[in-house]
Amino acid sequence: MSTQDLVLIALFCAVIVALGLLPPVSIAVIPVPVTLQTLGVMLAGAVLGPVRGAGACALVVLLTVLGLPVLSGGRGGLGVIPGPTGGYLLGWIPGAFVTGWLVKRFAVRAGGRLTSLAAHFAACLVGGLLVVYAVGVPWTSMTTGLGMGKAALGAAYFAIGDTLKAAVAAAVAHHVRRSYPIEPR
Ligand SMILES: O=C(O)CCCC[C@@H]1SC[C@@H]2NC(=O)N[C@@H]21
Repeated sequence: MSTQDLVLIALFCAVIVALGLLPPVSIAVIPVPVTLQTLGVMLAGAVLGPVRGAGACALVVLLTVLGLPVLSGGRGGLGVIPGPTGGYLLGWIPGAFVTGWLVKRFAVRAGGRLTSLAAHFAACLVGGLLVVYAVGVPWTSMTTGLGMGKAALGAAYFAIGDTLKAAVAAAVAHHVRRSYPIEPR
């Protein structure tokens, strides 16, 4: 891993934390907020690729468990993990990894110069929604005692906003890559 890799990981960790400055929005169904931080998770995977994207998210998780107020609403601490949002937070790591892997495999050719917007969008949907929800939904169900149906209904609420975030992340990654080819790694 190079110094540039570490700088990019730290930069996208900072982007995710900065997006947490926007206040979380509560939904009625489950005690998990809508947050813009998922946009940063998809951006990290789509722009940086699997290893560095997952690294940026892992750094956010590390700062969280160390007690720093890096999550939306200024939250942090080890207690987040066994709580209702803990699965979603941990799911950001494989979510960014899968987003980046799909971008690397299907969206980018010729060292980053040829890139597909549609493939970036599909990668963000699969990694940023499906993978994150696959960890988050059962975790919320187990930690709250709510049934899987209710936990999944919460995710259905998130899916509307997260699809828009996937579109934004895909457009940004696609355009960044055209003007400044970063090979996904
Ligand atoms: O702040 C936390 O403790 C983690 C928040 C997790 C929020 C999840 S991530 C996927 C889904 N989309 C959202 O906007 N919110 C939830």
